[in-house]
Amino acid sequence: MAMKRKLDQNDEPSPAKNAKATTEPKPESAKSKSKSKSKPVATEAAAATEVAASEPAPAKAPAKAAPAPAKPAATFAELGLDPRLVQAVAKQNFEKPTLVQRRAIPLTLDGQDVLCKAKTGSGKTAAYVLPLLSAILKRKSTDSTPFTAGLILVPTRELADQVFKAIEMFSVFCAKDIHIAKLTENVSDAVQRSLLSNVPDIVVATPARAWHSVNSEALSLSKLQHLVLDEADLVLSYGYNEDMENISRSLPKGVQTIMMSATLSAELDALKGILCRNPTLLDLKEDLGPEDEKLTQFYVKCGEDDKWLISYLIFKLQLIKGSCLIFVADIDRAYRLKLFFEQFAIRSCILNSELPINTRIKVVEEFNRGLYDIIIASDEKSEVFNEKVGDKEEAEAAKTKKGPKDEEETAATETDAPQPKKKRKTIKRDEEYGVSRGIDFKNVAAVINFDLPTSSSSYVHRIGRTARAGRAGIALSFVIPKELFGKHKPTSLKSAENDEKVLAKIIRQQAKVDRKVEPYNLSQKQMEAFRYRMNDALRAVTKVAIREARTKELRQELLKSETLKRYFEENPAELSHLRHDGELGRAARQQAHLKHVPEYLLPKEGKSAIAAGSVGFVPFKTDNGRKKGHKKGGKPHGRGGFKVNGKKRDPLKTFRARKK
Ligand SMILES: Nc1ncnc2c1ncn2[C@@H]1O[C@H](COP(=O)(O)OP(=O)(O)OP(=O)(O)O)[C@@H](O)[C@H]1O
Repeated sequence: MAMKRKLDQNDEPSPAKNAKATTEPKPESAKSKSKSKSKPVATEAAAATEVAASEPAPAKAPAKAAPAPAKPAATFAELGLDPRLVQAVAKQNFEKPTLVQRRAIPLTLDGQDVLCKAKTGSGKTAAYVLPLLSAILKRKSTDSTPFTAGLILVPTRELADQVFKAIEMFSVFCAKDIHIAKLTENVSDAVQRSLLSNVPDIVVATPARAWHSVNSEALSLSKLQHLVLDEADLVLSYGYNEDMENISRSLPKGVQTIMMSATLSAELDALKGILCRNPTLLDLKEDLGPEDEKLTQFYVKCGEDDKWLISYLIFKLQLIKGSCLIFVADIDRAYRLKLFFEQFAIRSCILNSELPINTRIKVVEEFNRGLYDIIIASDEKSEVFNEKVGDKEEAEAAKTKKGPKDEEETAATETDAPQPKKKRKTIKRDEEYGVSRGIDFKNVAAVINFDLPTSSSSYVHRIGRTARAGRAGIALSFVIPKELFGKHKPTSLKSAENDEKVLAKIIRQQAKVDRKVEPYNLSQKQMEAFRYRMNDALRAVTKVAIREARTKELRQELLKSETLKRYFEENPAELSHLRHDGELGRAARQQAHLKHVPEYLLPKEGKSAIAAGSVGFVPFKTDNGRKKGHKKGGKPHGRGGFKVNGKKRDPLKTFRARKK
């Protein structure tokens, strides 16, 4: 990317910086440079390491590493935030600031440019939203001139929605003083203009939407004070170049820039000098002992068809308990897995770029409310991202995988009929879709890489959907050994040819942060008894069935999101029934006998004999500390049922499902 906007040291300091210098107490970081060995928060047991980037920022100002504060703030109140924000944080039951919040908030309040790398789920959103709000509130207390002071750029619409909600949440006690706008919908210029006409203090947008608004003069950045790039490496990479270039040219001098990500790439190093003045680098590593590590990572080396067998066993025998997020390589594969699961009465729902944005957001919300247990997500965004920024080897692997012909071939069984190709092309994918980046799935017990991603950074973001905010979680990845690649044509996936190389990278990268990725041993012998059932189910899920399921769901969702939107807003339970009712099941041949596991198939020692290790059980707790599916002092009621009109309902077992 060749962005032209360069700031030199003569740039005026941002207003936030001025304000800081005059009225706020000096942040802890500035008071002392000596390192403390104290561990302020027991759960975090955190120690920060600051690493200066190899490249200096342009124009004489070298990038600087942030000194570790001698006495880090232990509470939100000590961070110097507006009291109304501290109150809002307390309302969220955030007891203490996380490491990234303790380190980034004082720097941001001080008006500094910050480049921050902190692990997934560590609370980066609050780390930039809170000081941003605080600075705006402070300025508005003396100067009420309306202008857009903050622009938050995110790579996907899902993330924009999430950040927007986070700002609403944190500004709950100062809502009348803070106006926010989210620019992600494909709305007409007129609607957009009216959205921006009351001059929001903060705009959350994808780069494309932000530039569109600036270009059409609906949004003015002439007085902008703070620019935030969440998932900065992605925002500054593929697909956004032109928009970012244009936006950077529209920025006034002295804008404070905050960049956040769990993975900072070489691109970011190069670009930080263009958007930042003299950035402070925060490379934060939660220094946990092995006993504190809440994420357990496993891989299974297996044949191509074994993935399906093991997944069937894991979910049918509930070897992993709690909510799961399954990542697959593409949309067809997601529907294939869903239909395969339906053969065994295992309910799941789908997330992909074809679904309308409202549906996607709703799926995440419902999952977070515990309405269902399994999401199958096609991680298209990160795959494309890898093509652009990954190393050559990875890029090639991803490209090979993307070939439409291969996609066709791998998604079909030998019994499939020829397919009309026209329809496929008419389905529009959302370029601004993404689930592995930044989305705050709550209480995910396990992330399963059904298809291994093609890069280690994509792996980091995917597994980062579990073990968030100090919770426990497991990540399980299927890896196809080279010698088994291409041996089961119907389920073969091109990118899997490089699985072992990618795994080696992942293991190396995780070792750098003191994490292990260990083999997950399954008893091959015990699994064999289930193989014929797996094959039966796989055969039923033909290419025709996949295609039908895909278009059917799309049609349904479009119908819901447009005509019936208001009705379903008033009757959310009905929507959930419709969506997760196994309606796709009609697409594939149904085989009633597969829905149950006969006793004789199970090993004498019980289902635990299949999973050799102790990985099988992931205790899963809800926010209030109770195990999911357990009433307080009562009996468990299965898969997380919920109450509708006083009656317990399981969204995954509705009248339609029972009819089968
Ligand atoms: N101080 C805190 N105390 C308790 N929970 C917190 C705190 N800060 C953030 N959280 C919660 O932690 C979760 C993860 O936060 P957030 O989404 O900001 O992480 P992130 O670092 O941006 O992750 P990612 O890299 O995946 O984008 C959220 O559910 C958030 O509400």
